[in-house]
Amino acid sequence: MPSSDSADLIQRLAAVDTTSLKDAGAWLRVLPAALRPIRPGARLLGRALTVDAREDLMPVLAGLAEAGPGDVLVIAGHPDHAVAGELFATEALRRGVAGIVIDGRCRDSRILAGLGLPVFARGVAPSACPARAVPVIQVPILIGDVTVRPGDLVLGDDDGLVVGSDAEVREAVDGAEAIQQREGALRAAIEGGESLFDHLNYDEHVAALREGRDSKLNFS
Ligand SMILES: O=C([O-])CC(=O)C(=O)O
Ligand SMILES: [Mg+2]
Repeated sequence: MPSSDSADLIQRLAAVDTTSLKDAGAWLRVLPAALRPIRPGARLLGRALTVDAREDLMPVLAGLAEAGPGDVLVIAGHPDHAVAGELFATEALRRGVAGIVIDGRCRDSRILAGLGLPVFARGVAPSACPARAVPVIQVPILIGDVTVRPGDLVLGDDDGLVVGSDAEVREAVDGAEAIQQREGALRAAIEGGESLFDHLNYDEHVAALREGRDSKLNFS
C-alpha cells in the first residue's frame, strides 16, 4: 500500500507539467524524445512497473498480470515489432493501470488512441513479437541512456516523460509548483497585453553576457 506521503506526492504531481518538474529538478531523468503519446494531449502519472520485452512479449503479459491502480507499465520493447495493442491496453484499463510506456512499438493504434489510456511509444508496427520466453519483470531497464527502476515515478505529457525516485521528485515538487503557478500568471499577463520583456531581465542579461559577467535569465 503506498504511504499517504507518497499519495500526496502523486497528487501534487498531477497538477504540474513535465516542463515545470524538469525546470525545478535538473537531476530528474528524461526519457528519449522519440517516445511520443499515441493520443496527443494524454497525461500519464504513476509508478513504473518495469518489463524487459526486447525479444518477446511474454514479459508484457507477466507485467500486466501483476499491474494494478497507479502502475505504469514501462516496457523495454523491440525496435521493429509491437509488444502491446488494443487487448493488452484494454486489460490495463480494466485493472486501473495509469499508462503504458514502450521503448519500442505498439499496434492497433487507432483503437489505442480512443481508449483513454495514456500510451507512449517510439512508433507503431503491424507485426508482434513472439510469445515464448520465460518472463522477467521488475528489473532496472535501460531506455536510451536512461535507467528506469521499479517503483520510479513517471510523469508524461505532450512534451515528454520525466522519471525520478520519490526522493528525487520530492526535492523538485515545491519548485515545480512555484514555476507552474508563476508561468501561468505570466502567460495570463501577456495575454492581457503586458510585454514578456517587462517580466524579463533581458537587457541586463544580454549586457552581462556581452561583458563576460556571470548572469542568469530571470522571469518575474
Ligand atoms: O500481440 C500484441 O502485440 C498484443 C496485441 O496486439 C494486443 O494487445 O491487442
Ligand atoms: Mg492486437
